[in-house]
Amino acid sequence: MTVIVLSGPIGAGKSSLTGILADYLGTKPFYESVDDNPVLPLFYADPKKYAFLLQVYFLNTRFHSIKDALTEDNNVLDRSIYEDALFFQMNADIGRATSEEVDTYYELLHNMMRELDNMPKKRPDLLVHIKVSYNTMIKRIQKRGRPYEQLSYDATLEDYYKRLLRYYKPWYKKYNYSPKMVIDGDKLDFMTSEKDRQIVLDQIVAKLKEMGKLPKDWDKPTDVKIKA
Ligand SMILES: Nc1ncnc2c1ncn2[C@@H]1O[C@H](COP(=O)(O)OP(=O)(O)OP(=O)(O)O)[C@@H](O)[C@H]1O
Ligand SMILES: Nc1nc(=O)c2ncn([C@H]3C[C@H](O)[C@@H](CO)O3)c2[nH]1
Repeated sequence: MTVIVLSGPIGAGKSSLTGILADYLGTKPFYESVDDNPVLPLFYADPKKYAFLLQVYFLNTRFHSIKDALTEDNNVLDRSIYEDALFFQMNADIGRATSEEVDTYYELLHNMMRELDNMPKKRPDLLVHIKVSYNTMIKRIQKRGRPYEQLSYDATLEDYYKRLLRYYKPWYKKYNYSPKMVIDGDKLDFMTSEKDRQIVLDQIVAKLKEMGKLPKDWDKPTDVKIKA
């Protein structure tokens, strides 16, 4: 069983690349709960009130995905559980959680992490991190068009997004649950450029081969059509 997780800030392209990669490798994609998430719009409308609830919601749905993913042979997940604390810590640092909520959240997270340690697959095999600049992130957020994520909805989101990018740097550096690699999301437009998409896929396949997770002579099955 091979488990690949994607990481990266909001709008970096994780869901898009999850679909492309799963298609290419012939595995199953697992997506973060966003459009069916009833707490996300509440959070963006009143972050202080809903930060804790949103975090618990994400932790719960992510835990479900991880358990479902473990029933499949190979799979790709569009965000790692290891990023949850990054979001929560950032929100706590800007005063959106009480000390009781912080304590409860971390206790719950550690409890869940211990559960993961008892599962047949304790860690992902590879983390693929999509790195983007602030400008790219904003362009993608606009392109996708979720109303509550737009700067026109709440001007303070500019600070929130810039802060998020700052938190991601040390997070990626410290991440050591599995081998990891970075995709340059500013340079590689894997949604509209076929050439860029192939470059990204080649980089990931090369890494999987280097790790022994794909045979050295593995080639894309001929009947696979890469969808953007
Ligand atoms: N490399 C890319 N080049 C061009 N457009 C991209 C690229 N990656 C993503 N996009 C576009 O940017 C938008 C956001 O992408 P996507 O939803 O995959 O991001 P995400 O990282 O999953 O975001 P979130 O963290 O909010 O779930 C989409 O409209 C997608 O088509
Ligand atoms: N506060 C908060 N904590 C999380 O753990 C978390 N994970 C994702 N998100 C937000 C970012 C995008 O708007 C949207 C899709 O990724 O959901 C989060 N927000």
